[in-house]
Amino acid sequence: MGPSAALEINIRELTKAYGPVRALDAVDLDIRAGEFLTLLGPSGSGKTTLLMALAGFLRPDRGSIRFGGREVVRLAPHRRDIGMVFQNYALFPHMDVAANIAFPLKLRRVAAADIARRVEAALAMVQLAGYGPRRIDQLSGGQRQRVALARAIVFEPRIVLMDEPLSALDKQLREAMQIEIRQLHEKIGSTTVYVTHDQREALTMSDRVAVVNHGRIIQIGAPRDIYERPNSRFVAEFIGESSFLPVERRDGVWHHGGTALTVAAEPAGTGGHVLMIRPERLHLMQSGDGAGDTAGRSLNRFDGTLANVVYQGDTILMQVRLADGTPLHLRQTARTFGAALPERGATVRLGLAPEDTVLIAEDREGAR
Ligand SMILES: Nc1ncnc2c1ncn2[C@@H]1O[C@H](COP(=O)(O)OP(=O)(O)OP(=O)(O)O)[C@@H](O)[C@H]1O
Repeated sequence: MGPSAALEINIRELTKAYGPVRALDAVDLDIRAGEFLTLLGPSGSGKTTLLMALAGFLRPDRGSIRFGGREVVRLAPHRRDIGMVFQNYALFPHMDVAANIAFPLKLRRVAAADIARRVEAALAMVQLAGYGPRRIDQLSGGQRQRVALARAIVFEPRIVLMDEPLSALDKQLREAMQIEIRQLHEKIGSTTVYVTHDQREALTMSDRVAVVNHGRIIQIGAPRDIYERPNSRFVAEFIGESSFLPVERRDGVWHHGGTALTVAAEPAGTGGHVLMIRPERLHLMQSGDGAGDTAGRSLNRFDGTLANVVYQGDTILMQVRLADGTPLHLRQTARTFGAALPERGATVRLGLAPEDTVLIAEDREGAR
């Protein structure tokens, strides 16, 4: 299937309440044809509810869902032609691998000769060529998940929904499967909606990420936008590590305490702001350093004391306490330091480039 066959999804004012809980709170969302979109959010934020509404297993209280312009909100699940993969595999244990994958084709009354050919092609696509006669209980977790994927895509659905399909797998397999699913998506080109609460998984796999909380979409954007330009403290805290410094604007200049800051861009809106700092963006400056970094840029500087140094293999995490007591995290690749790590209690100076300053509204949007 080429991307041209994929369908756009348009969601308007989708609402579902369970008593006082708004699982979906008037959600508007447009998913492009052929896009890999991930719904990311904490437990109970409404991700599964939204996916179930797309699949047709859940009738919303109100709102509209269109697939390629066609209203489907009242359409039964089997008439939506969606491929689905859920976390607990739900393969048929009494059938072999080939029969599991053939199942959606039989439902659609595909001719037997075609079924055999398409099952083989789907198996090859998920790197399980030759596994057709195996029983499900003779497969590893990762292989079962691949069978579930093959079954979801064998009938060339124009929309694929996946709900935490990798959560039962160990870390290594999960990371390998993330790349595989992404590559499979590029081959088959269907519009894919993926649910996870794992932020790294979302950043790894997606064209765009929709951050969900309390039944609402807090921010939607490419992984890099979401990580580097979070629109709220909630998103900044949920994705990646960050420290927050209190700041105030005096005489047209942002300050942290007595220190004037050079910022790359003024934040939108008024009200209280904080300076968000990603730990890997901070430079540990040496005592002989001037005001700039190696590229000669002038850096914002912060002085403090090392409260803790944690060796974590690939990186070293340093917990710094600024003079006013504000904690700040700094992360550097371990090889930066050679044999000697900086010692706890040492006085340190940290540098932050203006383009790495992100001012975000203090209001805890979505965190209510
Ligand atoms: N059948 C139900 N009856 C009552 N409340 C429900 C029901 N299904 C979901 N909820 C509530 O709706 C909200 C959203 O649930 P949902 O399962 O969509 O969250 P989620 O983001 O998928 O969470 P998780 O990551 O834990 O799976 C939660 O507060 C949940 O308790």
